[in-house]
Amino acid sequence: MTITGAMLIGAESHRGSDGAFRAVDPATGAALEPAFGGGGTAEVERACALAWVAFDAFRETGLKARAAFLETIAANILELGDDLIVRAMAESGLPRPRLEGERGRTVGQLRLFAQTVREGGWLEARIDPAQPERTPLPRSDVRQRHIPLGPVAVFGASNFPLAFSVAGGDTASALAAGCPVVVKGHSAHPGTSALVGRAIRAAVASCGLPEGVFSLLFGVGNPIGTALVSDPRIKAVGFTGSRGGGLALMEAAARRAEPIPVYAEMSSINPVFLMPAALAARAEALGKGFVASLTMGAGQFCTNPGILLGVDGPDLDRFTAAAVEALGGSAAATMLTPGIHAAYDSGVARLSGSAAVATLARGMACSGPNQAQAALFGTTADAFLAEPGLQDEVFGAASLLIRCPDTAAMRTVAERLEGQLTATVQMDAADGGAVAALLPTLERKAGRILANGWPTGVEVCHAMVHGGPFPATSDSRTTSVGTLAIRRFLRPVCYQDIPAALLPEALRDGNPLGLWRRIDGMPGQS
Ligand SMILES: NC(=O)c1ccc[n+]([C@@H]2O[C@H](COP(=O)([O-])OP(=O)(O)OC[C@H]3O[C@@H](n4cnc5c(N)ncnc54)[C@H](O)[C@@H]3O)[C@@H](O)[C@H]2O)c1
Ligand SMILES: O=CCCC(=O)C(=O)O
Repeated sequence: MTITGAMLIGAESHRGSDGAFRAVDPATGAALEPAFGGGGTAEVERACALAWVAFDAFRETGLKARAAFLETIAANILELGDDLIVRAMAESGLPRPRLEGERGRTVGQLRLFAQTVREGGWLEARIDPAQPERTPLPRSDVRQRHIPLGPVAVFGASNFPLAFSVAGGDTASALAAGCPVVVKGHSAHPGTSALVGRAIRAAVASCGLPEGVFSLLFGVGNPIGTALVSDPRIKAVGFTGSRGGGLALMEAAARRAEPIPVYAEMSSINPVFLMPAALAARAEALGKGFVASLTMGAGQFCTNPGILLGVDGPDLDRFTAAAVEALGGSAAATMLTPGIHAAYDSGVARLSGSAAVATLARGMACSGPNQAQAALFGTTADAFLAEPGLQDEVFGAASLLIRCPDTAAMRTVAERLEGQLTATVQMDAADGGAVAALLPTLERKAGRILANGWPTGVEVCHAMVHGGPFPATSDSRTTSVGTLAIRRFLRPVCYQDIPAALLPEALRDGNPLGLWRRIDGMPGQS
């Protein structure tokens, strides 16, 4: 399939005239064809107008029809075949197996949302039947369902060009909720974005949906993203990227005459707590496992283990020796973009330049452009507590080992951490008491708590939480991965004494959709 450099605005392919840009192959530094025309306010205006026109029809599509739409997108993405993988490899520097796996995750995610839509529990239908005889006052007939918020702006993430980009979790969950989507594609992978965008557009057409259900915009610099978030027809935002970018979009959303929710996933250093009995039992295996998680995908995972905490002593020394050996043998890896590579190098320079930090190990030397050497640093709990900047995220394969005098000091450090996507404990049975004491802190700090695993590699499932307190995300009440992500784009509406013929199907007597509903507080299928 030829990539033309055009945006997709509803059914139309439109070449922007507000500047031009090309993707760069980070492995060679070469610019890739074709040039993409950047969009501006005119394109934002057109995409949002179409999305608004599409909204009322799209939000009332039947559950089966909407599920079939999501499944058609999945099938169309698979039909792109190797063209998609080859282009994504060239634009991201990520290897084939990783991208094939990510395509599987993307397609699986769309299919999981299709199942969720069909099952209908997300409508959260509730019926409190009228009680005309109640004294002293009768009760009205009160019913509730959830409806979609309206058109959603989605910002494709650089680090997952498929699973967190044009047809990623934000788009899948917004479409599942019944929200049209306008994507601002990431400039690092415009060709990949265009291919996936065309798969979605074809699904919109073949499923007979209004063209404005999906648009894909590109742009040079920040103005297009700000314009999109500021458009009054956009009612929510999904974002994965930098803390600065997420904060800027939150500010733009708050400045609107009608402020809207921004679901931004931004910055996390994902602490790993190496508990004493676990270290005593398997320090070497933990050291190797840690380095495998740290260096996966050149460390460009928001779940990357960026700090480790352990009690100072011989077992932590054994862990450190194993990690130093594994990291020293890890090959340098190509990062996603020259900008991300430069940010990594400056983060590593900041850590290695700190008087409170020792460099414990560096990975193998670089042999090509935009490659990064993994890095392991060490410090003490006291130094970490004294220098708040040591908890700033270094996006890439760099981590900081904090030596603590005892498990109480590990808890003290945990209390000082910012909000996190994940917190991991490596523990054995004898660590149970210390972990029990740590857990309340971890629950306050993180969206997901793991035992004896590594934080990278998020399962897309019903119980997943990929979220957490600020700055991990802008809204800790939700998740951007897993089926609960649909909730971000819904709101409850209550229908009081509305005549039966005017009620939405989900709330009608006799339960024509066969939904799980709560009648007078009791769950069931009536
Ligand atoms: N934690 C994570 O999951 C994660 C993921 C990717 C990148 N990052 C961090 O972000 C850095 C830059 O990478 P990136 O390009 O992927 O992220 P980014 O935040 O710079 O950009 C993401 C998207 O947001 C838009 N954007 C950014 N700032 C904006 C602003 N002020 N106004 C309007 N739109 C704006 C960009 O155009 C892009 O489409 C990395 O070096 C890394 O530190 C973090
Ligand atoms: O980069 C953010 C997402 C990380 C993820 O999905 C994973 O670890 O699998």
